[in-house]
Amino acid sequence: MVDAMRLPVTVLTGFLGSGKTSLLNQWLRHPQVQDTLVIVNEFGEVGLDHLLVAHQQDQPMVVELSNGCLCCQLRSDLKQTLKDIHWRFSRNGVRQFKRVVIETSGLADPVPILHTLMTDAYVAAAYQLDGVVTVVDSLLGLATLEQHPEAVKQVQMADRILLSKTDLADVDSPACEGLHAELHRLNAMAPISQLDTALVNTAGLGLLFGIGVEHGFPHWLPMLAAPASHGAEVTTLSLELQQPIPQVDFEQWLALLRAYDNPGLLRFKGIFQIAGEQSPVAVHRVQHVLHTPEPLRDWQGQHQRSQLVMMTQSGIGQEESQLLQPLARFVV
Ligand SMILES: Nc1nc2c(ncn2[C@@H]2O[C@H](COP(=O)(O)OP(=O)(O)OP(=O)(O)O)[C@@H](O)[C@H]2O)c(=O)[nH]1
Repeated sequence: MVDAMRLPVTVLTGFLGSGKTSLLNQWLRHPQVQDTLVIVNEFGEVGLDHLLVAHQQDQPMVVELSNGCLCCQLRSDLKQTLKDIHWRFSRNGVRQFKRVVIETSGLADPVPILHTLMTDAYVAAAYQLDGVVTVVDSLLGLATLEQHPEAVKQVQMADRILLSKTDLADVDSPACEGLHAELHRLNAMAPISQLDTALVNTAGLGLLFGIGVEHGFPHWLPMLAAPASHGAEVTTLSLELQQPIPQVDFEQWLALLRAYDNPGLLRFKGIFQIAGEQSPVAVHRVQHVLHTPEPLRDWQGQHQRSQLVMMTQSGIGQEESQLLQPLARFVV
């Protein structure tokens, strides 16, 4: 039975660059879910996801929690946010949202987040956990599970597993079959769905919402007692460019980013201001894969400056500096 007094919360997780924000953006376009408030958490000092989510909606309800993981440094911030949003997002005393999605950072352990939702007296009285949805990259998922314990935990805690980037991977290949087997080994309880575009529609909304896990006995309940676990240290570097970049310099630098072969680079994301262009362009590299740059609709009221975030496992050394060097003249 749904408790109408408590707002449903979906925890959307998945490793760095797996496709959480892209998925959310597609679903938030549906009229049925426009009354969703999104809390986005980013590991780096500067968060870009609130801009990437917001650019899809006319009246975005997005709260950004950056510079740490919700599972450790920002736990009390999450509690406070869940308390504040009731009045922050009210108009004439009427709350403007009916459900909440928490998009975790790609490095988050979902356990402490669930702990906060289910054990803090105020939070548990006002919210009910709808379910944990974990996005797994079809192309990089298997290697990521081998190398990153955070990704394993995210899969183990899932009530639903959604496979992204099925357009980039051969879903019948042994690698994809291996990924399916590994996901099943780690979590036999969570149904696995391939996220082709057919599912990201109204019928597919049930993959993200209405899971109702708290009304049953979540298979991960015994794991709530486990301490938060992070794998290897990750260094983040954020950069803001003061000057717009001419198209030709942008293309040249993109070629450098495409060719860069340091496996220590886990994630790069940037929103670029191109000289002479009104709208920004988003650039994503996930491990060694550079995705096609995406033009965004607008700047959502933000100052129009390029912002970049880089996450590495090898620190920021000479190689990383060389990669960023061509952008240096646009910093001042
Ligand atoms: N071709 C293709 N690209 C995708 C798909 N899903 C996501 N991407 C691309 O993958 C890149 C990363 O996607 P995001 O949605 O930013 O991933 P994320 O999980 O939110 O990333 P973090 O917040 O850094 O953890 C972007 O360039 C997306 O356009 C997909 O199904 N197919």
